[in-house]
Amino acid sequence: MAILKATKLSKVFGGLKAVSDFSIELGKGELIGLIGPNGAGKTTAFNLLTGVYQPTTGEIDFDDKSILGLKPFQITQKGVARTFQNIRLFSELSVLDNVKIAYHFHVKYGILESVLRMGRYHQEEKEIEERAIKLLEIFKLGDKKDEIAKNLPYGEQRRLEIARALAAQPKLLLLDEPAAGMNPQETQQLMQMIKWIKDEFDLTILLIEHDMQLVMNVCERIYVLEYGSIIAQGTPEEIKNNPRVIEAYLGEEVE
Ligand SMILES: Nc1ncnc2c1ncn2[C@@H]1O[C@H](COP(=O)(O)OP(=O)(O)OP(=O)(O)O)[C@@H](O)[C@H]1O
Repeated sequence: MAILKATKLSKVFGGLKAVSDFSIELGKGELIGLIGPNGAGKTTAFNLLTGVYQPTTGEIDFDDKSILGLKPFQITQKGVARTFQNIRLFSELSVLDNVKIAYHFHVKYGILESVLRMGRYHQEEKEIEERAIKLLEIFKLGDKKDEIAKNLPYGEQRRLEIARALAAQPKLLLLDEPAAGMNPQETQQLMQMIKWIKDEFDLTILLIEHDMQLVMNVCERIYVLEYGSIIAQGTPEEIKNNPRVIEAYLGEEVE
């Protein structure tokens, strides 16, 4: 059963069609890759699915209900969380507070309140802190909880961004180049974590990634974008052997 279904989405910026005729269907529990050359429209597609941009045309259903026209925070509340290509943490706050804020957002009391701890929700506060620490431990950031987010090495900031996205308790997680800037060992660890959290938290995951080896190893299905349109979809094996994909994008990278 599909958790997310986007049908014939397009997005025009001025005269440029960044995304056109973009249709995608994500089954519950799938781990799916979205690949394509630079400028193919991958991030724009994420921005459409998460309400950052409104599509020029098309439909988006999440859990069988239209989410068209909803604001990003409303889509997050419905169960779609994401990370960004350029990391967007609360850079001056501690690692722990970055995750706690996302929990507070989910349980709908104010960000300011959560940061300043003025709330009357002491019990919830304690529970949220425990849950946030557990999440940080999963992402091997438990011993960094009191550090200021901006002082973490790049790879750890990326992991923190995923931990924060998970704190919103999503059903669908969209990851925009989660391994960008990581070394091969960090990337390998991250991919194991992504697989693990998918099962542990009962998630569906769609990820944009340039590292082809990684996409092929980790994803069950792959969509390929070129010039804003899906030119192929299938299993890693099918994508590897798809002549149109090889011509458009992959060349010898998948050999
Ligand atoms: N806000 C915007 N205004 C105008 N043009 C935009 C905007 N956002 C994206 N574009 C254009 O839309 C096209 C698709 O961009 P997008 O960032 O979605 O590609 P991408 O596949 O994510 O690329 P990359 O792999 O380099 O991140 C590009 O030509 C880009 O310049």
